[in-house]
Amino acid sequence: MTKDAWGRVREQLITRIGKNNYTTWIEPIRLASLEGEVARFEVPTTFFGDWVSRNFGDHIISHLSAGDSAVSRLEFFVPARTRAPAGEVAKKPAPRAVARSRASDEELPGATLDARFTFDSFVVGKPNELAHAAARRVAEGGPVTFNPLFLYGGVGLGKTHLMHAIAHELQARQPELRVLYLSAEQFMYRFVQALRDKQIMDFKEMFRSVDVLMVDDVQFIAGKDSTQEEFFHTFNALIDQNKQIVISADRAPGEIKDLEERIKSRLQCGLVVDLHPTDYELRLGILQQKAEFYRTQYKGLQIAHGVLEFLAHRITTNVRVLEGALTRLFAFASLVGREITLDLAQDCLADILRASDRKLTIEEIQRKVAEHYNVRLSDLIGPKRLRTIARPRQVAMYLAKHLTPRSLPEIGRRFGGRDHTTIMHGIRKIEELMAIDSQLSDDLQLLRRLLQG
Ligand SMILES: Nc1ncnc2c1ncn2[C@@H]1O[C@H](COP(=O)(O)OP(=O)(O)OP(=O)(O)O)[C@@H](O)[C@H]1O
Repeated sequence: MTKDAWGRVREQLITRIGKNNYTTWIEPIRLASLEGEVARFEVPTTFFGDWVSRNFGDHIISHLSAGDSAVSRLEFFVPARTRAPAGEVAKKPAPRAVARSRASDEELPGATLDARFTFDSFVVGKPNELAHAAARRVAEGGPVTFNPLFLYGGVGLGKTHLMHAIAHELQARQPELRVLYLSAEQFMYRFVQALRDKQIMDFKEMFRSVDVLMVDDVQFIAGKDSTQEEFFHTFNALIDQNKQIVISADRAPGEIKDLEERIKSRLQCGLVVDLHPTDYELRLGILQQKAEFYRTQYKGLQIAHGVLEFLAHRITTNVRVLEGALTRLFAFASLVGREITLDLAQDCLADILRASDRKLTIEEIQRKVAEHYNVRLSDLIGPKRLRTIARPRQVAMYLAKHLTPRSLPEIGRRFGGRDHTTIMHGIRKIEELMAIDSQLSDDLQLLRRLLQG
């Protein structure tokens, strides 16, 4: 077997794994060497190599081993020139570079896009429908209707997925657009590097030349004064030029501590949308979609009725954990060659299921109560004493005491640094009112039900 024979193997792989998989995963890799039983491949990113190894490694080995050579191991490496600089690990590395060039072919210093994060693979449900609709609107291009689009929500709820989907869609519709997606951490890294290399003007020019800027996890720059300052100027310059900006964070602009007020107010100028925690239907929808994908990967693997429903019911933390559970389940079942049954799921996922046993946080309670009474989360936590806010606040304090193991001083800290005696007073007030106010006790029942799933 010579390196030339790799060409023949590639052709065989097309029929074996399908054209789509071939184009996405095999075409971009290069056989660098074939020594003894080891074949070494050059890949664009580490993630890419892992994926190819996990999903197509066996096929590659069996095709490479046909004839007179016996390949038993594959190695994947990222050539030095494409490796991300130290300290700049893209949050979700992936096969396609986001940075698209104009005629000049000049590269933008963006993070890589995950090819799997598209609108097609995003499952829409009640908790994320508004965020999805807004993202779709931005992805259509055309006149900017809201700027910036600010997406926020807890861990693993699909913010990055939606941002990548916007970038993919924009690139497909308008390949000439300069779309730059990067994390706030990368923004800071670039900025510091530009300062160090005395290339700050190039930095400014480059960021001001994009058509669409997307910055993920903006809370990262809170408290980092010079980076905030630079971000603010970049932001203003792009808004002034009517260029679209999309930002994500783990909380609403007003709630990001140590973020300058002027930035907060700028971020609030456009459309601020929340990705709510998943509900049962959304989790089931996501599981069904992923299971469909795995069924094609692991041909012949059966999944018993009720397993997905069981997982959707039990794993409520976030979508990343849910996906991880399903991946592990399919891999395990295919290894042991068994159907995926409820028993198998319980055995194989015992640790995940244990960890997912509902642990309610004070923040979840505050969000739910604020939503229920239609008040702002920042007001619920803040100092306002208006009855319309004070009462929901006391309800949230009461629920925090009854539904979490937190102590009164801990609860006080989460309610804007209030003293534990204030919390105690709030809880007592609700206990007294519940006995005479049926509306309030109905509210509490409903909230308990919603929060405890
Ligand atoms: N509605 C959805 N449909 C399909 N997949 C989803 C959905 N929401 C999240 N996911 C998947 O869950 C995983 C985590 O999502 P993502 O990375 O976008 O979360 P995030 O909100 O950016 O979280 P973090 O704050 O941790 O960065 C991804 O693999 C993503 O594809």
